[in-house]
Amino acid sequence: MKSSGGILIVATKNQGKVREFQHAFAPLGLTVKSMFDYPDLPDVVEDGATFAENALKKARTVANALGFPVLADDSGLCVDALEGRPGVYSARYAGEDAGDSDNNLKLLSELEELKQGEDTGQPLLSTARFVCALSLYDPATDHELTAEGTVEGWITSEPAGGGGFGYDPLFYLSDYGKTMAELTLTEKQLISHRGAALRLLTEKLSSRNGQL
Ligand SMILES: O=c1nc[nH]c2c1ncn2[C@H]1C[C@H](O)[C@@H](COP(=O)(O)OP(=O)(O)OP(=O)(O)O)O1
Ligand SMILES: [Mg+2]
Repeated sequence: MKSSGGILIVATKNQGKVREFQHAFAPLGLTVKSMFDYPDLPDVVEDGATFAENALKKARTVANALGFPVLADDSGLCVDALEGRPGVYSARYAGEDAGDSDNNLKLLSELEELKQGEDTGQPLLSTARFVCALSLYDPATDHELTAEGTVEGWITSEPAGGGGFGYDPLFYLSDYGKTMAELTLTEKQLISHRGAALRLLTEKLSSRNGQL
């Protein structure tokens, strides 16, 4: 595989993801670059039906534009009481230009509405899972490798924690008695959907002797 020389390009415009990938790859001596470092890249329309389709589309579009292998992440939150929504629409749940806090507010209001005013005094509103699909694509060979990871938890009506990004303050991990936003980067990597997907991708790559 043509190497970009100690640099790993991740096709993302999400600073929270960039931080997590930097933390994961720094011990391997890799510097992570993102779409913020390449301002002229084309926008990727995330219109796939699955996380894996979207991850591959992001990796392929950016890799073809740059001429280097690229990693991409498509991820989201699937809430059982909402029959799996917002799913692949997680980033634009509250609208095209929605930010994390808009999306979190919309999630809480939709779940509170489902309870139809009944107050159970119970902060845990629904079971849920985070899903992450990672795709690595090499434009020189047209080869790709995709891996998916998940983590199970609960949506809490009591947001907590200042770490992480996205829905992390609302994602309660009952085994830890904390939300995802209360974990350090190292702890999050150990249990998160992204950490699980990264470990699987690394295993797949090493079983192919590093050959994509
Ligand atoms: O670990 C996570 N902790 C909390 N929330 C998370 C996580 N992982 C994904 N999420 C949420 C954020 C966003 O609402 C959506 C991802 O959408 P997704 O399109 O993959 O990412 P994005 O648009 O923010 O950046 P980009 O597409 O440039 O990589 O799921
Ligand atoms: Mg996106």
